[in-house]
Amino acid sequence: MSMKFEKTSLDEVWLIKPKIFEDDRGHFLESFRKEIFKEKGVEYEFLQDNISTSTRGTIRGLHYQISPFSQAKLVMAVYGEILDVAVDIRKGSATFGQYFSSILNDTNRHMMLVPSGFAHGFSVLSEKATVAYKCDQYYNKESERGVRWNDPALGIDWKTESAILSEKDKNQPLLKNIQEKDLFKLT
Ligand SMILES: Cc1cn([C@H]2C[C@H](O)[C@@H](COP(=O)(O)OP(=O)(O)O[C@H]3O[C@@H](C)C(=O)[C@@H](O)[C@H]3O)O2)c(=O)[nH]c1=O
Repeated sequence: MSMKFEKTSLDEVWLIKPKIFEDDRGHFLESFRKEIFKEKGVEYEFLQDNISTSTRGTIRGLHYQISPFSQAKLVMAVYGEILDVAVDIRKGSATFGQYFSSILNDTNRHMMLVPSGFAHGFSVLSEKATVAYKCDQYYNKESERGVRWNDPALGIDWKTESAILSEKDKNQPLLKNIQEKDLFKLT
């Protein structure tokens, strides 16, 4: 098995730990293998790959797209270190409003699978970090939504002293002010 799938405190959010092969040159790993994800019942057809680079103290998020452009994301830090965060925003879920966070870096090579129904964000803990993620739906500007990174109802510990944010992210709504039509429903 070239990667280990670990359940998290949030149903459907997975922490994936690839097998790392080290030698004198450095290391090698398989970062995605469709058949292994399928064995775990995690079947996505990824349509878009994204890369962003950010400086220490940057927080990107919390972001999601609403239906029919909702996205599952497979996230990894190809360079540097981030705290990756997923928040359950599925109305009717036992863990609605709860978050799971984990450190992803270029040494542990851990990945987070953030399914549709969750808002996603990360903070940058190293001088610079390059994050790459696969998405199973295309970017659609009109479907973009967000939740405020420092919403007290979420109480996320971003493990950073500063918060470098986009203008958009400074003004995201609190979870309690988001209309039901702009969230997900657990059926
Ligand atoms: C996300 C995205 C942005 N863009 C453009 C829009 C904008 O001009 C520029 C920067 O976009 P943003 O400020 O939204 O980038 P960013 O804040 O990095 O947004 C990303 O944050 C992380 C946490 C996620 O989970 C992603 O899904 C995505 O929302 O790139 C695309 O063309 N395609 C895309 O898929």
